[in-house]
Amino acid sequence: MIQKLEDYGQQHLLRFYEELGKEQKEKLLKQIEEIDFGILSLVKSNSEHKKGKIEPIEALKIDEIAPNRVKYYQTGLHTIQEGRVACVLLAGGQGTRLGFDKPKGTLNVGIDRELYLFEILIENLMETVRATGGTWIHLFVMTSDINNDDTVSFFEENEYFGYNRDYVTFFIQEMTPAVDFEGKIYLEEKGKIAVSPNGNGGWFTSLKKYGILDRKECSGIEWLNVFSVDNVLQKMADPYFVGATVESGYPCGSKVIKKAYPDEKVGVMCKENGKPSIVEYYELTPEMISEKDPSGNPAYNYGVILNYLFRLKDLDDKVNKNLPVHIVEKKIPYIDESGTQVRPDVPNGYKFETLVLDMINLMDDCLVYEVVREEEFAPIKNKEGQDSLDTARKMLIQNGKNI
Ligand SMILES: CC(=O)N[C@H]1[C@@H](OP(=O)(O)OP(=O)(O)OC[C@H]2O[C@@H](n3ccc(=O)[nH]c3=O)[C@H](O)[C@@H]2O)O[C@H](CO)[C@@H](O)[C@@H]1O
Repeated sequence: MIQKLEDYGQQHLLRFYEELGKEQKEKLLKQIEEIDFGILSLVKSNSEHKKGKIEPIEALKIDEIAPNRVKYYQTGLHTIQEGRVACVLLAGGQGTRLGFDKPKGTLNVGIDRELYLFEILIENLMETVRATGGTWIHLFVMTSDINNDDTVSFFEENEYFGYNRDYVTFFIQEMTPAVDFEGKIYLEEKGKIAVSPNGNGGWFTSLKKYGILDRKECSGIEWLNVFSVDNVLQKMADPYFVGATVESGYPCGSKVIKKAYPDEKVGVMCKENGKPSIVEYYELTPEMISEKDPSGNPAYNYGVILNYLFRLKDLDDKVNKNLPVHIVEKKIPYIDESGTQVRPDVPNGYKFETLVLDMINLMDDCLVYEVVREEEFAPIKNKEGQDSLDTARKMLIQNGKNI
């Protein structure tokens, strides 16, 4: 192990080793053993994935969807009734911007009654279950080491909000180390490496690792609907979207909305080297933000709401190890050489993440499916202002929900 640490210039991780108790020592060594040190070379070589040629893309627009709604609905419902669609809820994130240190899904959104984010999602999924006449849909919930126990016990305490628990499976995503700007891994405590969830692109490999899709009762699944935890209007296994994607013959689909303002924090749908692709908001260039189409409207105006449908066999063929790794600047709490705790106010290093949105460009094509923002997108990201609990509550009320 010492050799391994020397090879990667990380000997400092054992700086406090002799001060540790037996159990702490073992834990630290286990952490070191599990770390994928190969990822660290990305910092030194600055070899972060570079995008190809980016161009605007057209969507299947709301008014183009309208004449085919009945057809899409029937195809979608039929596909779901046959057990060919499962849902993947991405709930491994940390909710840092919201300043809420429990799992985001346990946030109470109600005003006159208790109504939790997880509960809203389950209620929305139940709508589809009812529409199918009672076909339960598998729901796979991705958590992380940080929030798994709290998430599972929350579902248990609330009796799965009336959902059939046999159809709910939790799985834990992997963690990656946090490093300083030189690529040296931070210690969070004397015997603990600073790690964080490996980004929401980790879902497919973690799902596979758990063998969930290999279970007999999952053998009919052909499509996976992947979505985020924080959108109170999130529609899951939406028959219209499922039907439109199946009918399109494409291996995946992505729900998009028209962006509300140029710097809205949503990934932007575009073409990369001629194929559908998404540029995450923090990687948008000023040119992409300001570019106009021939009629003077923003050229890159379709934002993703993080609701994707993937055909399983294409994921199997294409994803594996091909996802690019994003190096993201973050504020990382750590202990310095003297063993003192430091909580930085400004970014002091990098975390490594893979992103679900990068899976779109790995697929051969994608249905870009426009939805009505007011009916499908009300995320809770911030404490106040835009995309906050307040704005989400307003949108729920506007949609006739009793909260
Ligand atoms: C990378 C990504 O998809 N970004 C999307 C995300 O931005 P946003 O910045 O909100 O992305 P977040 O990192 O907060 O995470 C989105 C979702 O992924 C989950 N998560 C995140 C990190 C992780 O390691 N594990 C994990 O499960 C979170 O719990 C959440 O459900 O939502 C926006 C819509 O609201 C989209 O326009 C963005 O393109």
